[in-house]
This record gives sequence, structure tokens and C-alpha cells, in this order.
Amino acid sequence: MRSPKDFFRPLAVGAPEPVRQIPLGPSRMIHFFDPGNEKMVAKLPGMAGTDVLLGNLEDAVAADRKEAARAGLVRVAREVDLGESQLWTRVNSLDSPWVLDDLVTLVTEVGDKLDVIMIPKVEGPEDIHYVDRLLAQLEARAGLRWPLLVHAILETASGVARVEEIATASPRMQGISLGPADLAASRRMKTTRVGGGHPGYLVRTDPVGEDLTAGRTTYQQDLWHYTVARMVDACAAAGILPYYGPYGDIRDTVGCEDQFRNAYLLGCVGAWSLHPAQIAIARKVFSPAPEEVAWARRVLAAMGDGTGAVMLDGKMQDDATVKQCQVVASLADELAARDPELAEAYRGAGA
Ligand SMILES: CC(=O)SCCNC(=O)CCNC(=O)[C@H](O)C(C)(C)COP(=O)(O)OP(=O)(O)OC[C@H]1O[C@@H](n2cnc3c(N)ncnc32)[C@H](O)[C@@H]1OP(=O)(O)O
Ligand SMILES: O=CC(=O)O
Ligand SMILES: [Mg+2]
Repeated sequence: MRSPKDFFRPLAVGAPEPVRQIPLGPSRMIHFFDPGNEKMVAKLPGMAGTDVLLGNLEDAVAADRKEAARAGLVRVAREVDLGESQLWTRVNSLDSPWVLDDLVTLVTEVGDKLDVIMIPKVEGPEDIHYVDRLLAQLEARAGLRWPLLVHAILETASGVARVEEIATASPRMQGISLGPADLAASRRMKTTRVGGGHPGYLVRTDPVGEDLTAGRTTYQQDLWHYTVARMVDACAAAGILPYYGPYGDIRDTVGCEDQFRNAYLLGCVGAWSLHPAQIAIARKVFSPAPEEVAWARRVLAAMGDGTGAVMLDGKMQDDATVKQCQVVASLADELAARDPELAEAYRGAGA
């Protein structure tokens, strides 16, 4: 562990100064595409308004397509107009034969076009330290003026056990995403899906009389509640951003929206979209609803300097509800400043 005094010193001579604040552009959806898939790449210029486009090099890219995906991402970064969207990548895992070439090629050739590098299967802070030093060396060699940020996927049991250390491992840490598919395997959960709930994970009301089966309602529980909540706390404490990851049942847009909303309400700022159909779901869920924004502004107006207590529609408001309402109202302001449609919806709701 570096001493606090050295935490913000560059890790290589000539590397850019580490950032002290995470840049807060919207990242409601991190949209995955395979840069080696020409059909997907052809769709990118039409995806204006997608907060983050992520060129994926890891899982879902076949072993014999790894080089093509890497070369495709270099081409996308150089040649495709992505408008306001941020460009991120997910490199291969640190124990793979591809990751070194991923990092060397991307930082050297298009390091100035990339915002964030997602690192999969992070086991602990030592993985972030390795990437941190290597990026500093590569940035120095490439003459980059702005440091690349790092995003960890929380998808190993060891990573969850050490999520707080991962979150604070480097000033490059931008955020953490839940990776429910690999995490399920790592924990030996008995699921066979990518994120979402499971009908077998439930609680049941008590038996009524002798019959153990009749009249007992069951309620499905959220498999990911503990991990998301722990990740959100680790990120908030470290000043970085938490995200829900993938929802693999592309057809089930309703279940996807529910899973994303649970994450939003618990504090996540975005989720992954794997298919164009999931982009609009993330945009809707991770933008505060107009009526919530209108309510938040009413509370803020009623509370004046933010201290004391008042009643509004029968509900007590005090300093703590003011702070919650500030979270909602300031998120709405940031998003509306870049999204005229959303700005109009907030105006329409009197927000
Ligand atoms: C556990 C994890 O690690 S999750 C992260 C890794 N997984 C991924 O990145 C998966 C990314 N997504 C995909 O590979 C695809 O969306 C799939 C395989 C899920 C479905 O693909 P398809 O069967 O082609 O879907 P579908 O037929 O509905 O696609 C419609 C069109 O959208 C395109 N499309 C599909 N997904 C994407 C995408 N993520 N980005 C851009 N375009 C896409 C298709 O190429 C197709 O184009 P076309 O109309 O020109 O033929
Ligand atoms: O990479 C994501 C996951 O769920 O695994
Ligand atoms: Mg994974």
C-alpha cells in the first residue's frame, strides 16, 4: 500500500498527474459491442445519445477473434464519429494470454481516445496496482496528457471479500460493476443465467393449519441485493461510481427494467446494455423520473436553508430529506444539461 503522501504521484516518470475527482459525465448505460463484428460497428454512428460505448475484448469474443476485436477497436477509436459518447474498453482478464497486448496496443495507439479501461475478474487490490503501474509506463511512453481511468468488475468471491480495498487501490479507479455471471460461478451458486433473479430463491409465508402446501404465498428474493449494496457502500466511501452489470435475458425487457431499477434505487448510476433494446431501458431507469424531480424541488423550496422540519403532503421533511432531494435534483440538472428531451420532460412536470 502506497503512503497517503504518494497516492497522487504518477507511477512512472513522464506519466500524467492522477485525477483527484472522477469526471462525472453521464454513464447510465455502458453499451457493449464487439469491435470485430462489422455489423455491430456499423450501428455505432447511429447510437448518438448512448452515454458509454464499450468495445469488449473479453468474454463473448471467441478466442480466435481476439486479435480481430482488438484491431477493430483501434479502427473504431480512430475512424468512427461517436459524437458525445464516451469510449471505454473491457480488456481480457489479467491471467489471459491476450491482456498484455490489449493494454500495450490500446494505450500506445489510441490511448488519447479512450476514457476508461474495464478490468475483469479482479481478485484484489494487487490486480489494480499491476494495471496502475503498467498504464503509467505506457502513458509516459505514448506521451499521453490525461490518465486513463480504471473500472473493476466485481465478479469473483475474493473480489467481493475485498471490494473496499479494490475501490481505493488507485486514484485511477472510476467505478465498479457487478458481474453476476462470473460471480455466480466463482461462488458456486447453482444458477445458469446472466444476472436477474431466480424463481427458486424465495421466502414463503407460514403454514396455515396442518396442510403445508395450501394458502402459502411465496415471494421471490433478489439474489444480488447483498453484493450490490456492499459495492455501493464501497464505491460511495471511495468517491467512485457503482454500476449494475449485464442482464442476459434480452427478450425480458420488463425483468431487465426491474433489475436496473433496484440497482438505481440502491445507489448505482448505470448498468450494462448488451443489446440495442436495453439502451432505452437504462436511459429511462437511471434518469430520475420527472415527478420525483418535481417533488425533490418542492421539498428543497419548502425547506429554505435546509435545516429544521416541515410537513409536506403529510410527510415530515428535515435536513436528511433535503440531502436526498439534493441528490435527485442535482442528478436531474446534470442530465438535463446534456439531454434536451429530458430537460423538456422535467419542465413539463413542473420540475
Ligand atoms: C457476462 C458478460 O460478460 S456480459 C458482456 C459480454 N457480452 C456481450 O458483450 C454481448 C453483446 N451482445 C451481443 O453479442 C448480441 O447482442 C447478442 C449475441 C446477445 C444478440 O445478437 P443478435 O442475435 O444478432 O441480436 P439481434 O438479431 O436482435 O440483433 C439485431 C441487430 O442489432 C445488432 N446488434 C446486436 N447486439 C448489438 C450490440 N451490442 N451493439 C450493436 N449492435 C448490436 C445486430 O448485429 C443486428 O444487426 P443487423 O440488423 O444489421 O443484422
Ligand atoms: O462480466 C460480467 C459477468 O456477469 O460475468
Ligand atoms: Mg464476467
